[in-house]
Amino acid sequence: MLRVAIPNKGSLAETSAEMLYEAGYSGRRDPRDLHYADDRNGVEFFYLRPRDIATYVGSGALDVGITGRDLLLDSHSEATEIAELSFADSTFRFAGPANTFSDLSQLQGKRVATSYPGLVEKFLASAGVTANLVMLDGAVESAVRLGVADAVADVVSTGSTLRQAGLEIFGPIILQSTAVLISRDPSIDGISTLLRRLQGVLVAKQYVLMDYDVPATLLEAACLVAPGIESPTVSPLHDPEWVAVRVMVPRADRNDVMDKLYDLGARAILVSAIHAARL
Ligand SMILES: Nc1ncnc2c1ncn2[C@@H]1O[C@H](COP(=O)(O)OP(=O)(O)OP(=O)(O)O)[C@@H](O)[C@H]1O
Ligand SMILES: O=P(O)(O)OC[C@H]1O[C@H](OP(=O)(O)OP(=O)(O)O)[C@H](O)[C@@H]1O
Ligand SMILES: [Mg+2]
Repeated sequence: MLRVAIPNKGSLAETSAEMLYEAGYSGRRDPRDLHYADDRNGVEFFYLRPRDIATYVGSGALDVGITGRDLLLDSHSEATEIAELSFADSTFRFAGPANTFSDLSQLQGKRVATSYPGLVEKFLASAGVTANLVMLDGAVESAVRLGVADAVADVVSTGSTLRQAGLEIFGPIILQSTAVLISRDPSIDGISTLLRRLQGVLVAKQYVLMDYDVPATLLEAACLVAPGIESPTVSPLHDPEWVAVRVMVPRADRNDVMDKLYDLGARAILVSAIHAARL
């Protein structure tokens, strides 16, 4: 059985479970269960704190896991990233009271609160800055107001937590993070199937199918607007002067592509969802 670590709580947990479900795996029914065996798919799931997943997978105790890139890099794990899963996107930034810091070098000798000391230490060392790290478990943004730190280094998504705490980001981006699949040995039996299934879910989320009819004389121009992944499928229509085309289009571009195809002369442009895919 392939032994898979998945987040039991926090920002990564719900989407991880949803992606695995979409990929055809079954999972725990009780949110307090820490282990579930999906015998039909030959996979065992271990529900763990996201921060600990790099440790379990890096030690080889578990074969593969889902965690955040920031958590992986904060750990001293031997696991490496084998795929981006494109959710829980965030940036990791320094922030301080408004109009106080403008440059990283101003952190020299200052107290910086964070839950990611490994990540921050490495970044500051590479910039030649020595600061005193204050290790906190969470709600790091409150550390400045409460007087235990001069600045923070934390996960930023919308920025609203920082704003509410009266903080402003400064200095370079420490890291762009996203959910990732990690392993110490990607050649382990079963990982490639899991990866292909998860990639199928990503394709289904990120692409739509577009069908349209176009005069045969405009086919080449239409294929330039929407070239698809390999090449569009072209089928004859009863009217020999027209053809039907089917092509995959990035979901985010679908309206723009429909407008361009319509302006070009395509008609009956239809968009439908992809439920599963293997590319
Ligand atoms: N607001 C957010 N938006 C997007 N991603 C986030 C957000 N907060 C945390 N993450 C990401 O989730 C992962 C953190 O896992 P963690 O368990 O700390 O989640 P959490 O949501 O902060 O949970 P907790 O409730 O324990 O604080 C990291 O990869 C981090 O970048
Ligand atoms: O930029 P925003 O959209 O406001 O999101 C960022 C905040 O979300 C996370 O906090 P979480 O809710 O996980 O609490 P925590 O600080 O206790 O981990 C993260 O640690 C930031 O504090
Ligand atoms: Mg958190």
